Amino acid sequence: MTVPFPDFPESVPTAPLVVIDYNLLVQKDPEELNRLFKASTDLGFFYLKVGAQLDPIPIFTLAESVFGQSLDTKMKYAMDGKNGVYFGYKAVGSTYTDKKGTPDMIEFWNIAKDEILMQDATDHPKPILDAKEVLKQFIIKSHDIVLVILEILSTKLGLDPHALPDLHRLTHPSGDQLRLTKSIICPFQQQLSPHVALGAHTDFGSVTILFNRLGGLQVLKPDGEWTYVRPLPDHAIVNLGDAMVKLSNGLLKSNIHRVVAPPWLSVEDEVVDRFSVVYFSRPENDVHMTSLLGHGEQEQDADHVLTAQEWIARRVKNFQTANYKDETSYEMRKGTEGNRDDGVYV
Ligand SMILES: O=C(O)CCC(=O)C(=O)O
Ligand SMILES: [Fe+2]
Repeated sequence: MTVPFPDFPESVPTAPLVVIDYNLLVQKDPEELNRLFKASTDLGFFYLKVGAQLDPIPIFTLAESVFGQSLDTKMKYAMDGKNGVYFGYKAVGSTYTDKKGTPDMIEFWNIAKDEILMQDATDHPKPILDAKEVLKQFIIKSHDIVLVILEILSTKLGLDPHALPDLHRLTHPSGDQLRLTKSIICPFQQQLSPHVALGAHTDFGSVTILFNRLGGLQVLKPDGEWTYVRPLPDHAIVNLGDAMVKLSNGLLKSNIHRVVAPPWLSVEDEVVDRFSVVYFSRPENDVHMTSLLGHGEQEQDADHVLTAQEWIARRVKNFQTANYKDETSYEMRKGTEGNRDDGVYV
């Protein structure tokens, strides 16, 4: 697929994310390691220059055929989000984007790392089964990158270098998933205020590696302003999730973000299909979501510390349109961003 990277209008401010070079991280370049730690404790979002080492193009191509199946076929694989299950197909509108319970405008397909790597992955539609080897290679490489980042973060936090990697072993059961997303962006929707495809959220897990081509991802700056993240060729957009906040007792940051219409879209444009390819790493299922640095919740109330698996299920349930009751539902779906002022939420 040859989707170009569109030009963003000069007038649109974009997030000044730090660019980290993956090769320099592998070489343990001291300056690059410092820059990674600063980005992780600052906004929790950065670009990672990966070049051909992690090529999302075959996965974008797969996403087209996966979402091109009939809705009936896709619904055969519908995830049971109401009960906290987060693998399989998520139809448009099944989660909500704001306090009022407005439905999302995005489809997902969450593919479990464990199924692709460790078992005969039979419970998938043909396009996914046919691409199993490509998926496997992409997942393994993404996970490698995550482990490199986690080792650096462990060291910088003053922990054993293996402390975080040991909670994210490739072959141990976890909620890790490769997510394909598709949203249909219509020009007129841009004029709504604003068209929100995926509502404001923090990621649940550890390190997220994201590729999108068209833009539309926004991060919430500390001053409460939303700012677009411009996709760059050869670069992934990487962000940290709530598990990193919990495990580091708040030193590492998991920022609020959302997906809206890309800023370059004008009313004359045709409707566009927006795809993204996202690898979510999460702590192994039985890891407790509490600080490795001491002074965490565990010391205060060990019985109430959730495992990573419980944390994901709780958050997934609270995001479902089917579980939405009123504004208090929106409060309950929050992750570690709860310490922010209420005013900044959409
Ligand atoms: O599609 C994107 O650009 C971001 C998707 C995202 O934030 C998510 O799936 O958690
Ligand atoms: Fe996200």
